[in-house]
Parts: sequence; C-alpha cells; structure tokens
Amino acid sequence: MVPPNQSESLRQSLSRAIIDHLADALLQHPSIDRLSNPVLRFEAFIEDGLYEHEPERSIDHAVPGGSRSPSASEPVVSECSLTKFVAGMWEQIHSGTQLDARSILEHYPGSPTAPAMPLQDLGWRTTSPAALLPRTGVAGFSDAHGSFNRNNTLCRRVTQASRTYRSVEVIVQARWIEHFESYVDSLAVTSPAMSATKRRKAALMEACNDFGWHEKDMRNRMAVWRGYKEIKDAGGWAALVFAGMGIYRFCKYRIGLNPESMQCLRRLRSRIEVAADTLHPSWRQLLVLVGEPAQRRFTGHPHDWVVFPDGSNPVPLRSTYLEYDPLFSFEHLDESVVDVNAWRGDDPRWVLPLSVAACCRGLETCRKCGQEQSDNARLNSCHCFPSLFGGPRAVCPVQIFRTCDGRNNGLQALAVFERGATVGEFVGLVTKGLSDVDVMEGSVAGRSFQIWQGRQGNYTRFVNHSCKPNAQFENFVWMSTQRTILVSKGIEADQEITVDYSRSYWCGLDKRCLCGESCCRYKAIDNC
Ligand SMILES: C[S@@+](CC[C@H](N)C(=O)[O-])C[C@H]1O[C@@H](n2cnc3c(N)ncnc32)[C@H](O)[C@@H]1O
Repeated sequence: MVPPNQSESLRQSLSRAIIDHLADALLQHPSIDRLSNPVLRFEAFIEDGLYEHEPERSIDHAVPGGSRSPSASEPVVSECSLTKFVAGMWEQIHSGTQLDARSILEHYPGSPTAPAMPLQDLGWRTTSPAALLPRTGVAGFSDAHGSFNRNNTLCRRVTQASRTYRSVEVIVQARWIEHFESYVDSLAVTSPAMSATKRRKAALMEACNDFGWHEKDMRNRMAVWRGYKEIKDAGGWAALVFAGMGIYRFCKYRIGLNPESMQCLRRLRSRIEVAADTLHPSWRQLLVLVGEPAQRRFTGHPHDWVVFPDGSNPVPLRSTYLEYDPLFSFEHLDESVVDVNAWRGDDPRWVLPLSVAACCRGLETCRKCGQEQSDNARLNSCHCFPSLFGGPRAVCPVQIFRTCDGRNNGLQALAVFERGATVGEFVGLVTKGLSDVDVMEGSVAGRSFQIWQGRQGNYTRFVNHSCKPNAQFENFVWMSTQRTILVSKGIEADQEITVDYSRSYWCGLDKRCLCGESCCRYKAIDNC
C-alpha cells in the first residue's frame, strides 16, 4: 500500500501529466481554429473540477454523484460556480490567511487609524462615511456627484494598490524559490551527512514552520512559485510584474508552460522591457524588494525604440534612419499640428456641423452613427471609435520593429485587433504644397491639404504597404474636424500591420514592392 503523502504526490504528478497531454492533444486537434479559445474553455473545465487545496473533496462537492466531462459541465456552470464560491469562502475564513484591515485602513482618511493629515491633500472633502453614499433628488445631485467622484478615487486607488500587491506577491515568491534552493545547497556544507532528499525535506519543513502551513499546502504553492521563477528566468522581471490574472493558472496547471514557450518568452524579453520601462517608468522600484537594481534600461517614448523579432537588443529609432538622413529626428504627437505658415491658424480639416441645434449645446452629430458627439464623456453618445474619441484615449499595443526583408521598420501588433477596431489616428503636420515626400492627401469642401509625418507624428507613420493588407485608412469626422483613422480588417497578435498604399503611390516610383504576397501587384519597378 502506498503511504498517503506519496499517493498524493503521485496523484498530482499524474493529473499534471494528464492535463498536459490533454492540452497538447487539444491544441493539435484539427478543429482547434473553430473553437473560441479552446485553452480557456479547457481551463474552465479544470477549474470547475478541482479546488485549489482540496481537490478530491471539491470534486465531490462540485458534481453531486458523479464524474464530469468538459461538455457536461457547461450547462450547470452557475450552480457549480456558486457551490465552488461558497466552499472557497468557508475555506478562506477557516484558513490561516490573515486579513489585516488596519494595514489598509491606515492609509485612508476617515478611519480610526488614519494619520492626522489635511484631507484636501489626499483629495478628500469629507471624513463622514455617509458622505460616500449617493443621495438622490435635484438638491442631492451635487452631493451624489461629489460622492460618486470620491468613490471613483477610492475604488481606483484600492484597485491599483491591489494590482501592485499582486505583482509584489509573484516577484517575492519567485525570489523565494531561489532562496529556498540556495538554502538547500548551503545545508550540503553545514550538514554533509544529510542526503540530498533529506536536505530538501529539512528546508521544506523549516519553511512550513515559518509560514504556518501544512506540507501539502507548502508543496502546492511552491509548485506554482517555481512556475513564476521559470517565467522570470525567461521573460525577465517585467514579464512577472505585468503578468495578467492567468499567471496563477498557467503556473498551477502548467498547460503550455514548456521549453518552447519559455524560448518564445526569452525572445520577447527586451520587447517587454521596452514597453514596461517607457510606459511605467517607476515599475522597477518594486524590484528593490527582491534586491534587484531599479535603474531603467529604456527611456523616452515607447516608439523611440525599434525592436527585433529574434530578441536582439532594441536600438534607438533615430539610429535606423541616419544612413538615409543624417539629420533625422521624430517628435511623437498625440494630435495633429496645423502648419501655421501654410494655413495661418485656419484648420483645413474643419467640416460644417450637421446640426445647428446640437452645435448650440456644444455637441456635434456623428455622420457615421447619427449620435451626438462630445469630448465630455458624460455627454458623448457616439461610440464609433471609442479608443480614440469621447473618452480616455487608450495606449495602443503596437511596437516598431525591424523588418528582415529590406523594408527598414514596420509596425507590429502586440494584441488582436478585431475587424473594425481602430489601430490609431494618422497624425502629423497638417500642411500643403509638399512634393517628393510621403504624405497623406486629404480634402474637405474642395480644400486640399496634406498630413506629413516626416518629422512629427505617431506610430501610424511606420505602417508598410502590403498587396494583401490587414488594415485600411478611413476618414471620420470628430467634433467637426476630419480625421484619418487606421482601422483593422482583422489583425492577429504578433502580425505586422499593413495597408494598401494604392496604385497611385507605386506608379512611377523607383521602388518595388517587397510585401511577398503571391497576389503582389508591384513586384517590378513601374508596373502601372
Ligand atoms: C510610411 S513609410 C513606412 C515605414 C518605413 N518602412 C520606415 O522604415 O520608415 C513608407 C516607406 O516604407 C517602405 N515600404 C513600405 N512598404 C513597402 C513594401 N511593401 N515594399 C517595399 N518597401 C516598402 C518604402 O520605402 C516606403 O517609401
């Protein structure tokens, strides 16, 4: 008969092997493309079937009276989820987990443990908990609005703080595994008579004692923490700090956590650091907790760096143009700039408003959806391009990368852009009369203008041509100004973003198209 602790570890190894095998089989299944995110569905099945620390008991609780299959679990998901939720709650309440409310509350005014500090300094106007509750009626509107805003602040701060703690948790746990391994090694010196297994067990039992956890819990958690360390070793600390919620499941079930995926992460390492360093300049401060330097590797704008698909070190954008233009410079813009010398303060993109009534109320009517547009999120009803207009402008998940086929740089998607989603607005200098340079031609009410991105602009400047493009430019009028928007035709994560420059661009040009598509129309110089 196998002793209970060995049978448990055997059971865990077996279930992990089965899960990996099933996941591989699932990923190689011919109909995989037709499934909507099969890995997630598969994970949901695992999650429904197993509990974090007490798998056997939980399976019994989740499905009264029997075994389950992925398809059988789907129609009763809500029932199982509630059972699981309640069981998890009881488990947490009775576990050794410490929830110390004081450590959070002392940072927030109004609580008995809060430091005496002028509340205005913290952006709070009252200490009364009642003032945080909404009031109704006309007289209560400003109160309700005030308490809504204060609650937005509180909720945002707490959500951000908890996200930061989650990052801290994974980096400290990854580092802990390294400390554990060094401690086991040190026991070889201090207790040479101990076998390797005994040294490991001794270190484990010492850790159990310090954490106050049972050996099984400790082993389960260490298995997950080892996954964090593997991710850190391959993708760097930034890969851990910015990991999404799925990291726990990824490391727990290890579906896809294999040498190939770690090799892939190694190639992404510098690219992740470019984005993390430039978009979150202080993220490395967290690394002080694990004894790592906090100095940034990449500074400036995210698109001041050109990354390489093979994982080579990113290079400054400017350096990639010096051989063509020794004076090259590029200013990153969020909005187009109108060339005063060309237009004397007039904006040639201005379009006559559709509705005088809306205009009088400070709104515009959208020509695409007929709804009212406003830069004020509360008044805006047009959601044609929500990541660009009518609310906060989202940071676009793209990077400038070095092509390997002579097209110099290009733009690469880091996430999926569904068909119809915006990649960005084509912004640059709104001017006229330029020749022999690449410009976007535009015209409104018979007035022609050009948008030039030679010295100023955004990432849309780096979009190359393809005869089979996955994006296209569209005109859109926002608040009576014509904008040119780069819209996805369906872009996969990692794909290069391309548009069709059109026949008129290639006609008579002393260049040939290198898009490499079988349908390429401009392979030879001057094919028009
Ligand atoms: C707007 S820029 C695009 C970014 C450019 N690759 C760069 O590194 O600055 C347009 C220029 O990129 C190059 N290019 C874009 N698409 C190309 C293609 N399919 N074949 C060859 N060259 C291309 C041409 O030199 C073209 O003049």
